[in-house]
Amino acid sequence: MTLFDELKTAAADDWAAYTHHSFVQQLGAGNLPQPAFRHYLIQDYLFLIQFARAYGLAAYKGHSFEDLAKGQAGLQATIEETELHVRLCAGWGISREQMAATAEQPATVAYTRYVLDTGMQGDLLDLHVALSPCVIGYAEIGARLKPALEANPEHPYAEWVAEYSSEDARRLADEAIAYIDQLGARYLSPARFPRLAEIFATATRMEAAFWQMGLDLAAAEE
Ligand SMILES: Cc1ncc(CO)c(N)n1
Repeated sequence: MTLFDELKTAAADDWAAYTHHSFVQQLGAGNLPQPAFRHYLIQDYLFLIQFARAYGLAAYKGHSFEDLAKGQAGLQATIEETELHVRLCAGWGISREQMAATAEQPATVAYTRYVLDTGMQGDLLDLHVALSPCVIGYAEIGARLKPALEANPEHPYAEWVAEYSSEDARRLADEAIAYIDQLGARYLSPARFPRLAEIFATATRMEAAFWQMGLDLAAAEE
């Protein structure tokens, strides 16, 4: 069992609430109201700025060129991920500048600053565990939603599902899983597991809150 699987098993209920959140179910079914998706996507753009910083922090905390390269690769992938956000928002007439000027929601601030603070306080293992529900969870969700895409060529969220079910997304997730194992071999002692499990469960709950924010912002406009 990988360390990631151990963490996921320890946080099974939180993981299910995140990956099977009502936002995700509606997204997959194609009946998620567009305002909910739009609010989510703009907040996610702001989220990714902070996540890119967290990968920069991971590079800073590195001890070898391999660690530095992992941080750099995460930062690079995060910057590239925003092309999806910019493209989809452009389709609705929302510019990059408008996205950047949008106020961060509490759920966005809470999740991103939690990850950054955890990384500042802890070591590379703490930081990569805090980052892991993001990259690995989205690849898991993408893989699960992919068949819905094949069943419906007109799927309204096809581009989003395609992004997170891509081979690139799977590869990044597999690399994150392997790297966490590697960091575990370097730093983990049995006494540390409860703290790591707490970080993982907290970040996972923040992911669920992030989906909920999309639904709540759309509901508040009705
Ligand atoms: C909130 C959130 N979690 C994970 C990902 C995947 O990178 C994302 N873009 N946004």
